[in-house]
Amino acid sequence: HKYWAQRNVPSLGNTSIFGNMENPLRQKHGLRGTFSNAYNEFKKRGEIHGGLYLLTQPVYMPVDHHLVKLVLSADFEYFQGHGFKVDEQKDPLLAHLFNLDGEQWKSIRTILTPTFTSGKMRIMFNTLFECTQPLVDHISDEIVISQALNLKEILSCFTMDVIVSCVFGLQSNLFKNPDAEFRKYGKQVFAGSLRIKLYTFVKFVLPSLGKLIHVKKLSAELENFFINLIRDVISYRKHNNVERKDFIQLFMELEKKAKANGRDSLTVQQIAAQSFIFFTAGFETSSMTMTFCLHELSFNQNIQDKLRHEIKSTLTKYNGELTYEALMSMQYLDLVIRETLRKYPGISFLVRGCSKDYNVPNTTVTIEKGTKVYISTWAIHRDEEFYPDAETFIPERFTEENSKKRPGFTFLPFGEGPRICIGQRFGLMLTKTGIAMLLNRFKFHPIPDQKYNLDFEPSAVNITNKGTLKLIVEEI
Ligand code: HEM
Repeated sequence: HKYWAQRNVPSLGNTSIFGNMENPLRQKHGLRGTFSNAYNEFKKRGEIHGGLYLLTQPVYMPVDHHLVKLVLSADFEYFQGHGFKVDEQKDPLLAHLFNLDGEQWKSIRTILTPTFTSGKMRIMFNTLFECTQPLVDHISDEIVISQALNLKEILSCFTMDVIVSCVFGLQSNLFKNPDAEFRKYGKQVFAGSLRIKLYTFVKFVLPSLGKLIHVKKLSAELENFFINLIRDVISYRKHNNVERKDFIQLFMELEKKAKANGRDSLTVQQIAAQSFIFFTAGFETSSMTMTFCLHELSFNQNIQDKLRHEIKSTLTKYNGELTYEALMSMQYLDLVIRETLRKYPGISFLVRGCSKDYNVPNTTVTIEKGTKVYISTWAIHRDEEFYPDAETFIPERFTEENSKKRPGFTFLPFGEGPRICIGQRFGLMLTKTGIAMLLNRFKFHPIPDQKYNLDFEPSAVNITNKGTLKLIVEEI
């Protein structure tokens, strides 16, 4: 715990045997709290950056937004990757975009980028939209029995239906078939099982242990399920000349183009790995964004009414139909979703691995190759300098005029720079569609005793509240 002092980098006092972390066995705020406290402390002291310790691992934190910009964008060549190593042979499904580095990352990112253009999103919109009817029907049926509904659970079923349909080209129909295999495997990845907790701990906190023992994140059963599924879907479509507006179709078109140009295309295993990250990166982030949005709207009835007014008047303009164009024209909806992502960024921090020694400009500090760099999205989004009255939900913060008043790199729900979330357009389209369809049909209120300030799962990297999230739902 002398590493940073020896390098003239400000650090925090009070290090314990856990470094600056809470006791991992009794944590209340997890890494979200660790990074957010560090940011607030460095900022209070007027520091542009600081160093902290995860157990004994020294990690670096830029605080000043100019430095954040250098790390994420301008000096990207020093901070290209997320700093995770994967062994493709041992963990085939983990060799996906998020985990890849260097040339391998660049080549897959270049191949995948054309699948997320606004033109491709427009094509996929109908496939997504088909999943909204079961959602609305389910809620209509359920409120006859009880008006207090667990929206967190309902929106997770909806999001999984959308992702399974748009990414894997299948219908999971979780409202009718709650025990579908996707749900079972989804729970293995997201539900904070011991395996996932251990994996997360080793990846973020004890990477040196990860070099000695191989901690497997995914069970062999889950790996086989996803790889065989992709193989079967592709083979079925090829043999039966089936075309569908989804990512599998886009992957198959990429393969055709690559063959025509004599280039290598993605293997089935590579497609399965990319589909798997779309599933994991897109699922909880999108479903929790909708859940938190409804939570805020239920406590802010004036904002809910204003948004509903925009949705209904837009639908009238488009003959009662929610089209891609109608959705994209809803400006207030855009502000509401952005404000939701400010207060509840899907992931509370960004991570980069330093790939070669980096001299922090205008200082004598060198960040050594191999050092992990953490940026606290959570704390930046609650920094009163950029977001006065930060705990209050104010969508107008994101009007064009108000956004221009803030410096760049202070709104980071999707990350920034070349490694910005590739699925951003899809995630926004999905969350906006869900919210628009729900507000058009239902009113939402908090259940009695519901606290406005939520408690969050400490061990999760994604932001998710503890337990359920129930709201009173009333059909209009
Ligand atoms: C509201 C929804 C979403 C949020 C808040 C979100 C957030 C993020 C964040 C913070 C990152 C890390 C960026 C960085 O390191 O700078 C990321 C990366 C990524 N996201 Fe998303 N995401 C969302 C939806 C999606 C969806 C729907 C997909 C896929 C269909 C997706 C696929 C990915 C992938 C593949 C990466 C890794 C990109 C790379 O390293 O090149 N995300 N996302």
